[in-house]
Amino acid sequence: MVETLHRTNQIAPAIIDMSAGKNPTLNKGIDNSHIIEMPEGSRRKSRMSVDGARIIAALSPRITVTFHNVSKVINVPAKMIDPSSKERYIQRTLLDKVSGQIHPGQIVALMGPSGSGKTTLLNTLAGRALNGVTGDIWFNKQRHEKGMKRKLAYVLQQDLFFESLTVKQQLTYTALLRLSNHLSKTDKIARVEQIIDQLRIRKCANTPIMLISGGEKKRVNIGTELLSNPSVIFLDEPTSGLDSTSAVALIDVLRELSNQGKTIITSIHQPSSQMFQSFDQLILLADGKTIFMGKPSDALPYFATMGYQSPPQYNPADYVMDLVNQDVNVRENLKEAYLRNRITVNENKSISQFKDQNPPEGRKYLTAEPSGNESDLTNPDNVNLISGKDSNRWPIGFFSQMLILFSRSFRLTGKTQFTFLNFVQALSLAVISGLCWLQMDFVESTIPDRSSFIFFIMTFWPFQTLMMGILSFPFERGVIEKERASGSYRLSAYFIGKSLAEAPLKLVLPTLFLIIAYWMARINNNFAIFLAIVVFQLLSILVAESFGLFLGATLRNLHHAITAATVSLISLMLIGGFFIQHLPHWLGVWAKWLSFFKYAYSACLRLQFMGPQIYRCVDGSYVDICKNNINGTFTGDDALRFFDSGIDIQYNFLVLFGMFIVFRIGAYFSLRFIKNNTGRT
Ligand SMILES: Nc1ncnc2c1ncn2[C@@H]1O[C@H](COP(=O)(O)OP(=O)(O)OP(=O)(O)O)[C@@H](O)[C@H]1O
Repeated sequence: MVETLHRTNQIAPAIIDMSAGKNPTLNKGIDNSHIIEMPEGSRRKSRMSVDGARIIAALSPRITVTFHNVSKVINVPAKMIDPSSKERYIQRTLLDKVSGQIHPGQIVALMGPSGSGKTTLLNTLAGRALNGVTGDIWFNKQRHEKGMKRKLAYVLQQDLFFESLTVKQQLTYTALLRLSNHLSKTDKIARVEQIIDQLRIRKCANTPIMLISGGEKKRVNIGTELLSNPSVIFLDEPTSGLDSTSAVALIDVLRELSNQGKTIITSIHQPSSQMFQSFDQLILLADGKTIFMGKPSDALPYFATMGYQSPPQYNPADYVMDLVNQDVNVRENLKEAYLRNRITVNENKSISQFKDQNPPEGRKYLTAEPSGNESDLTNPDNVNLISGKDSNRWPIGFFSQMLILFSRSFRLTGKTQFTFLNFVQALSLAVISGLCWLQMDFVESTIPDRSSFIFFIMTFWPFQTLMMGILSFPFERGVIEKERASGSYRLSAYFIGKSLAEAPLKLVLPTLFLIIAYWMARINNNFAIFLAIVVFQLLSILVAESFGLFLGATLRNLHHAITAATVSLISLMLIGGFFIQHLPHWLGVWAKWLSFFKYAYSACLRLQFMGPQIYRCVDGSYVDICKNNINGTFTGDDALRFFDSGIDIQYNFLVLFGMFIVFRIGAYFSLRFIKNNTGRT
């Protein structure tokens, strides 16, 4: 087994690498599957089949990242920079001809003042936000392609998760989604166990993420990205917000990973002296330009050649940051000095041959930049990075994605829907409503009250669900975008899975409410009519939710979405004719038919007066037939004439159903095509 792994020349998965020096024990497990046992030292035995271990290992060839003259220029709306500007756009250079080479086994630190371009460089190297980017980036000898996504992990600065999931649930869902179906489910779970051990998060494995510490959260964030055993790991300020002990522990984890042959590049703020020295290479940026690239221990001697001497006993990282944070002139000096001093790989070879020819003094402290020639590119593992199985854009098929995302949404929605407070709210409102309309007699005077009961139930729950629908995507978007950026699943699989999982759960409380309130109020004794009213109530809730999802997905600013919802809800109620019987003709002709409240309300009004129920006349105020016959009776049809509504129940159902579909599809397309308008790189 060990031989096989060596022959494939891939980085072994954590379980095997962790055993470096101690041979992993090969076991024949239950069910005839070959199992590797974790070596001593891990708190729990993780078991993965030999085939599984081989597949995981093959996911991670050693990769050298080479970038040459990478620049990024964007057009910023001129008014954002200068409100009095007459121009439409101003060009802004975020990266200016940055070059470098990072080898497997190295941890490279990216430092620089805030706004110097660290995140932009990380994004660019990781193949994200490539608009306005020029220059060359190679992974071994290949350029970035979509199929390469899973070889590159990106640990974002924010730890974005569904925080009500436990650590293990988070990792398991990710493993099921991101690991290909060539691995069995058992192996995927075994991989989760490995990562839990490797990142030392066993103690919080069953704790909801919202309750774990910042350092643990960061490790879960890294663990999530490590599940697919990537070759290159980009990290954006992984230590920010951590205390020094957690930060050191995190860097130790990164060192373990680099020892496994992974290529690591991380931006970092204010590392301790010890941490600073532990990096293999330092790239220092200022205003999008390189001002130093070399060993961290060479940074101070390099700046000293220009007369910038660090005081003794000073943390070199702090000194370097103080230097680049000084006034513009110092930064300009440093930028020019780097241009004078920098060398390419080729020049470096000739310099070493002619050491005496007096090159600029700082040169010897710098790491050579690649020149952009083919000869600069190294390919330690001569494998095609997007060949064979990996060339599939998605790790698992559409239906598997949908089922997993369905299960996750079901779990998450269940947790938010079925809270004690939500039950208290639904039940108490049901009882209060029931008491208000308690046991109405079937008499003429209750006709307005019966209609207002229908109005109440057809507005209260749709209002509430619409507002929840608006919040749905804004809260999930960050996590979804992160997961999609690493090529985990199709948006359509997420959308369908979420819709199928959430809809039934969101209907439970309204149904409970209606069962109580309806029978307390005694709307119509016919059970079939009750069921039909329930169907319309639930359909109107689904339409409202779809409308909310549509607004939330289209207007990416939450305040805008809530304002739009309030305006449209009130308008739809006004033009639905609930408050005004006689709308101006030009408005009434078409506008009232836009109101989805109108369809559900009209249909339920019709339903409630259907059936053989006989009503008693009182004073003839509402029903014509009672005008001169106060002791007589009338039917539901006579009552309906009071509302002047020519209603076709099936038609109303179809229109509502159509609205449900149209708003859902609209929400999907908005989610798919409306990009983040913050324009962040
Ligand atoms: N879409 C954009 N429009 C305008 N400016 C942008 C855009 N994206 C990035 N920038 C600017 O580019 C510069 C580099 O940003 P970047 O986030 O890469 O810096 P950074 O070094 O990572 O900063 P920090 O350490 O604060 O995270 C900043 O000045 C930022 O304001």
